[in-house]
Amino acid sequence: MKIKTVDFINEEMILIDQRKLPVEKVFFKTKNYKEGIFAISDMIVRGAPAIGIVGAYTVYLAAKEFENIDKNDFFYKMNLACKEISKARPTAVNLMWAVKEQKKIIKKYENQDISFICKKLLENANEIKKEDIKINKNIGNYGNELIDKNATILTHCNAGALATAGYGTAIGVIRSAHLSGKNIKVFADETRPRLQGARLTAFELVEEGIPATLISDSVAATLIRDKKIDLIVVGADRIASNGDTANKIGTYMLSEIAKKFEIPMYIAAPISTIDFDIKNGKEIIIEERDKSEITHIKGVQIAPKEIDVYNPAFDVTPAENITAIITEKGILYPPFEESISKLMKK
Ligand SMILES: CSC[C@@H](O)[C@@H](O)C(=O)COP(=O)(O)O
Repeated sequence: MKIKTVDFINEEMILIDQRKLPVEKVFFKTKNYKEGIFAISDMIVRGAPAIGIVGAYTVYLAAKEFENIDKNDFFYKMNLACKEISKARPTAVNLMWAVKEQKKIIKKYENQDISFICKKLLENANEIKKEDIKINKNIGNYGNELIDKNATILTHCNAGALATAGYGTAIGVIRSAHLSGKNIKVFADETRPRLQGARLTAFELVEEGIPATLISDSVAATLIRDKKIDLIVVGADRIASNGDTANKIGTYMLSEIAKKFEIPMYIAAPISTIDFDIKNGKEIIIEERDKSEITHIKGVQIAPKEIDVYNPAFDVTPAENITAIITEKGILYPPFEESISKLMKK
């Protein structure tokens, strides 16, 4: 993709404002860690790996802000800042993972000057970003093995370059299949209520020249029943040790339809999306977002103000509905308890 999701130049974090794409290409720039948190919580940046990367840079911005204070105060304030950053969004484990990686750096260099710790935090954030692109390309290559040369693929939400440092996970698989010369076609769900499919996935597919059709979410079942879809590939926000997977709301419904009509349901995600600390999906915190995401479209009210709204941003697809999980280290098949625990030992 031509536009970079996250950049860090001259002490400044630069994000393409994903709330405004594809109509406006506006950049959000900040040197301030509270604004880094805002960028994540307000979804200027979104997508599990991308918010991990921004989380890592935000830890660095916090450290820079506290660079000139007493060392004990620095550790105290950094501890609070890391907690705050981890909580910017609750479901995608990549955010907590990236903050933990930065905390390891603080611990490792605790006896050094604060300026040295800051330098190491920036290096580590840059490394997490660089590594993410390699990871996505590996996911793409493994996933491509599962795609027939004339496949029609359904995807939900945006698990593309915009949700990562570049290339994408689920869209990475699609991109790899396309770039390898396969004659694939894609159906992209618009993905209510934030429309990541319509605004972001459609934008990426058009830019890459991949034949794609945008549909409203409720069309998917009809297409699958009518044998117009060969497989589904989506990303993930958190995968439990047994393979239960949290992803954008609507993924679970797709997985049930995929099971009923016997088409493969693939999850494409980096290993940093696996939460080895939780046994199953019941332990995943599902973010609930503001009611205005449902009652309003682009700021225009469409529902009565008085109506109660339930607006979970994610759902959990049970492991039994998942055909395989595509990671950068290979494809995991059920039983996922076994394949995931083997991966942990690698
Ligand atoms: C590679 S991104 C995978 C997931 O993070 C993606 O599918 C998703 O659900 C994103 O949700 P969002 O609310 O836009 O952050």
